[in-house]
Amino acid sequence: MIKVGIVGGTGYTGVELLRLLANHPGAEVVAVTSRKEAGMKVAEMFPSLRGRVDVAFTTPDESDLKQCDVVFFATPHGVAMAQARELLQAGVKVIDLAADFRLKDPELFAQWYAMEHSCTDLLAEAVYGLPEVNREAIKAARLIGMAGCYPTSVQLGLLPLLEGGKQYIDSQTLIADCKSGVSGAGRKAEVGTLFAEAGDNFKAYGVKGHRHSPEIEQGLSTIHGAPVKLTFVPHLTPMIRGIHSTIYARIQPAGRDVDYQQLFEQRFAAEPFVDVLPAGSCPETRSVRGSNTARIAVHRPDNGDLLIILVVEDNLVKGASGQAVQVMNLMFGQPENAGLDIVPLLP
Ligand SMILES: NC(=O)C1=CN([C@@H]2O[C@H](COP(=O)(O)OP(=O)(O)OC[C@H]3O[C@@H](n4cnc5c(N)ncnc54)[C@H](OP(=O)(O)O)[C@@H]3O)[C@@H](O)[C@H]2O)C=CC1
Ligand SMILES: CC(=O)N[C@@H](CCC(=O)OP(=O)(O)O)C(=O)O
Repeated sequence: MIKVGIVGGTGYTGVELLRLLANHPGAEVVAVTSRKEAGMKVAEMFPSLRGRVDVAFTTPDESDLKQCDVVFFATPHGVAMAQARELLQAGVKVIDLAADFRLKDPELFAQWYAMEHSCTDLLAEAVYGLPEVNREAIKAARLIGMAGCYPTSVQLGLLPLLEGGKQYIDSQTLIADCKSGVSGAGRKAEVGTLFAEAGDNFKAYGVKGHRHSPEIEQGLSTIHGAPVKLTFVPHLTPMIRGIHSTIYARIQPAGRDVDYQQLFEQRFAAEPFVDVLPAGSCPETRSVRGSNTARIAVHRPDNGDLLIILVVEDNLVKGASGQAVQVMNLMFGQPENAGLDIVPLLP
């Protein structure tokens, strides 16, 4: 059994890890932390876990965490980088759901996250947690910076078009128009995610710049092997879970004769958590609710020069905790879908 610790067990991604791991045949949660709720039984706070999770929240004390084989940080940015080194030295693998180990350039991190990076020597070692891109490196890693929620959807949508230096599309004029449910903002109280503010409403945010832009560009540039430029505009929608990304790409001369439906189907045929829909489809966020699957459709209106890629995922599952469990499975030689064989919830 893999002994698991979760720092930040009262947040949305933390409780989603608890839900998924409760069904995992090869992992057992032995430590869950919360500074505010230390001492309270997990199932008292989350009755959906009664009979499934029998531990209490503890303070984020390293002595408990050092007993684990792996520790997930489901915490705000900046927490994991303060504790990662000690845990790694104790032989514990670390999976950070925040952004501490995503950006390779510490100056870029300081610019977008308004804090200095306190653990720059570990940045080179950290592996980016996106299995469809980095599966082999993840298997060998001891420190993972999980891909962000929007970045997962955008990188999956563009992967078949850019990887290996393909010149099918213009890599300098990409546009990702993305929408997220309010759970993407976390469980803490904020006016913008109050029911009366976010319900029956729809708005863009971060148009001047969002911290996911440098992450997506870094990821896509690595995939492509050359710098990629992308305009990213996130929106808040009155849903609880779900991300819908609409991605626009201009076809280049080298891409005029490509069968894009076939390209996407072939690229993802062996991927357990990416489903390419039949030609002409429009994926719905509710078709992935609660599951680790991303569904993708690729459109080329009037056989013209514009490609439109639609990607849906559950931000808390493929966009966060489910993908983190997928990564843990790879790191510990478990079946990749262990604990993740979930039929999405309808309605
Ligand atoms: N929500 C989403 O869709 C996604 C979130 N993420 C990332 O995952 C991380 C967690 O997000 P989310 O679950 O939404 O956040 P929440 O705000 O819902 O939860 C944060 C958790 O962290 C704990 N915490 C806060 N500060 C500290 C600290 N200094 N030290 C230790 N624990 C702390 C909180 O508990 P307590 O204060 O009691 O200790 C709480 O359990 C974030 O970095 C986020 O960017 C990534 C992908 C998607
Ligand atoms: C709706 C909403 O507010 N979404 C968050 C992104 C979700 C998140 O927590 O970001 P990471 O994936 O980088 O961890 C935001 O835009 O800041």
